[in-house]
Amino acid sequence: MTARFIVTGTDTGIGIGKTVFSAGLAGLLDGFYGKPAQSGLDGETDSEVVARLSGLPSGRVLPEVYRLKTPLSPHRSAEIDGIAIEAAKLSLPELPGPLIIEGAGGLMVPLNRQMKFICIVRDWQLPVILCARTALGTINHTLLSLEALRARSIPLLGIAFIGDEMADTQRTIAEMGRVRVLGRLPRLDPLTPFPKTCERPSTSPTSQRRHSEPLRCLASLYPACHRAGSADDRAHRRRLCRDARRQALPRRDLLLVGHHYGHRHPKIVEAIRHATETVDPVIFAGLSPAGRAVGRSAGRHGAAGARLRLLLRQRLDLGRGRAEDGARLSPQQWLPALAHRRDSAITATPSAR
Ligand SMILES: Nc1ncnc2c1ncn2[C@@H]1O[C@H](COP(=O)(O)OP(=O)(O)OP(=O)(O)O)[C@@H](O)[C@H]1O
Ligand SMILES: C[C@H](N)[C@@H](CCCCCC(=O)O)NC(=O)O
Ligand SMILES: [Mg+2]
Repeated sequence: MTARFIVTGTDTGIGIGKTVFSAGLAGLLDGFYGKPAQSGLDGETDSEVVARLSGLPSGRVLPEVYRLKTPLSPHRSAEIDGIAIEAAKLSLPELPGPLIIEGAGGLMVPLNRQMKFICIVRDWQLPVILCARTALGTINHTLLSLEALRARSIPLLGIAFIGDEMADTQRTIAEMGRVRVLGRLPRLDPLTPFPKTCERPSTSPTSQRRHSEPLRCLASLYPACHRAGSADDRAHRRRLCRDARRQALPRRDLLLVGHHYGHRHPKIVEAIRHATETVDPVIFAGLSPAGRAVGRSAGRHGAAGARLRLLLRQRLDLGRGRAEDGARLSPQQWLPALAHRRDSAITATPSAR
């Protein structure tokens, strides 16, 4: 199976540029492009723009599953056309090359009255590239979109900025959003087709200088995209999928060690150790010296260590709010439960659905 990516954005239309970016990326990867639901058929559709700008041979731009006439949110546009958008029809094709899938608008856009685009993205479990403009207002939109992705354990490849350089804005998003920046596509004037890539772009800064400006910006995506298609990342996605399913289970199947179980009293360390051996999954939801002590010692003991490291990795994907929810319980409440009951659970809120 080759790499597949979701290109989404913090918003729609002018100022984001998901379609322009997707054209560059699909061309760069010599891949395929698909827009499952297109709302608005006057003028060029997104697929037609990609066909024009990407330089890809015909046949690499897939037909849209839903072509809706009115340029509105897809759920409304579908209603106007008398069509119901169904999740089952939005399955992903297996193709002989990388596939870029573009969503309509942002993550929370409804596809029908029950289902948002992000629900489909969560089911697909493909790495997301979040396009964010660099102009004023983007910090808020981008951090909110990141929270929504993380709350659902959706794998994120990184952010692609679009627009003129705004150094502090980009840095603030990278730092506060704890997110990898893949690159920045500037405003291209004129907006002409991306240059054809006869060979793969180099990632070395010296060779990159030989690339034209748009290609240079996209070149930084190239290694990240290739890693995302590798076996490692597929295994990571499978784990995320499994963990997301488990988080949705009833409370007693999940232990959440909150960030305030922090002091390293031997009894607390022992209780956490005991719990991690009997309850699976355990999520360390905050910086806990006690949790770290357990993690370190388990790391020296084979299989348990591997499990714990995985769980510690998941900690990074949890939003702060949920860590705090878990931490509302005091050690007095949960220590006795841990000490005496197999499969006891100290609670977390179920993952966002
Ligand atoms: N990098 C860019 N350089 C120049 N113009 C751009 C760039 N990105 C976007 N634009 C302009 O903004 C318009 C909207 O961009 P685009 O269609 O890519 O947005 P979108 O995020 O895909 O919107 P939608 O949610 O409707 O799919 C483009 O038609 C183009 O005129
Ligand atoms: C009409 C737009 N261009 C776009 C749909 C954007 C929906 C935005 C809904 C919203 O957030 O209010 N359609 C599309 O990408 O096919
Ligand atoms: Mg678009």
